[in-house]
Amino acid sequence: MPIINACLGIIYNKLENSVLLACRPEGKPFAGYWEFPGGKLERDESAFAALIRELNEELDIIVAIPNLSYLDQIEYQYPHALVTLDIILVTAWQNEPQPLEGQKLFWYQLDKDIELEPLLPTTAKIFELLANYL
Ligand SMILES: Nc1nc2c([nH]c(=O)n2[C@H]2C[C@H](O)[C@@H](COP(=O)(O)OP(=O)(O)OP(=O)(O)O)O2)c(=O)[nH]1
Repeated sequence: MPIINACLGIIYNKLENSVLLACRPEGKPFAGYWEFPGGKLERDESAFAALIRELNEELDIIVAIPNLSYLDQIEYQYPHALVTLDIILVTAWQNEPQPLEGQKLFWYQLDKDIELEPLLPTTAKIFELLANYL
């Protein structure tokens, strides 16, 4: 069974108590599902380096290491692969996030009960986990 190592950013607007979600674009597996921005680690790439690269490629934002905190790692078994996800909190960034890959973006307010569907299975799991950190 292949293993995929990926990272994702919890892009947190403390004032609004919201986190940025992205809808997976057409052409990717699970198109239309809401996820946290991020992507696969390249060979020999650290989780922080991968996240900085992915957020720049997908959202045009620039993040610096002092504004990143490593929160946790989760694993999820998909039919085709075991995915490990490094979950990284992003507390400051430069530029307004832009949907550079045609993905929809949504600032999800943590204290409001807004229905957003469908979620990747990991998105629901990560929301539960965030209650410990935010
Ligand atoms: N970005 C992201 N990926 C997630 C989440 N949950 C989850 O299981 N994944 C999985 C899906 C993929 O197997 C992997 C990341 O894949 P991706 O397709 O977004 O990565 P990528 O941009 O590097 O992909 P690619 O187009 O280069 O193939 O992590 C999540 O919340 N965010």
